[in-house]
Amino acid sequence: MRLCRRRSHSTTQPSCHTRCPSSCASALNSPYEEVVRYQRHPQDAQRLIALLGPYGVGVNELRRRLIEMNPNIFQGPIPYTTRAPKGYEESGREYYFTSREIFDNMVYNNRFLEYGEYKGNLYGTSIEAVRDVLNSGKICVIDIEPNAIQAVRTHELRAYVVYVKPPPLEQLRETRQDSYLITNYYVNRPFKEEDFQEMEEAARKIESHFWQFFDHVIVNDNLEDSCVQLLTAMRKAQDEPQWVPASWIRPTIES
Ligand SMILES: Nc1ncnc2c1ncn2[C@@H]1O[C@H](COP(=O)(O)OP(=O)(O)OP(=O)(O)O)[C@@H](O)[C@H]1O
Repeated sequence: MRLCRRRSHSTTQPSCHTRCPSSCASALNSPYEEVVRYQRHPQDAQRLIALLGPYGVGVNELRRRLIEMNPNIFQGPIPYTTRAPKGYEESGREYYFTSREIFDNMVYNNRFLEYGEYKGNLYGTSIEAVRDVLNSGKICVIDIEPNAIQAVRTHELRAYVVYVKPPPLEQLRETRQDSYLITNYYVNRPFKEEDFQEMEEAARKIESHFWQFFDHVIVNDNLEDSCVQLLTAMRKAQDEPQWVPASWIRPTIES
């Protein structure tokens, strides 16, 4: 999905699509939303955790570390793909391998939160795969495009949205000195000054459009500190009362 999204941004052809429920456009355009205080009941499913941020800020690094350090608590959904499995891959483990026909059918039936095309193959995160993780009792952690926020802010998924924000430029340069950026071509390369500028610009745009939907913001300066902050936020999301859209508690047809 990450590479599909990058391609979307580097070409004029959209190759990454997000599900947009009927309430999506109105929620984005409306400055107000009725909210209520919500305390998750221990018997309720865990809330979905959705991480987002500008490219290269560290969303996947944080998500990966969170899951690797606590595999019994956190898990990502298994994505679908139309590409052929590699020798060591098994359907239902790394991916659900499926035909293009079935994938198209799933798109038609609105079963993906996000899907996109990369090098001629389709990739997607299905709502069922997220549901499977939540039903297993684990906390499902996904990374999303900002445009997918409305698709996860639903009565069922009750996403807790964490925005990963870049630190000021000076700290970005300092902390990313030895880090590598994943590019479209499977080649990792050191960060350049223009990457930092682009990250800042993207962050400004995301914040101006979506700030009202963020439940928590992490400034990803020192990586270890950010991991600790993320873990603390995860506990709060599940165990402490949070403001949520009133429609989640009194669901309507649209939610
Ligand atoms: N706080 C940090 N300090 C130093 N390096 C970091 C920090 N956070 C992330 N990185 C490094 O920056 C690089 C990009 O991070 P990551 O791949 O997680 O970005 P991303 O936000 O998921 O973007 P993309 O989806 O485009 O890859 C990785 O090499 C990662 O290890």
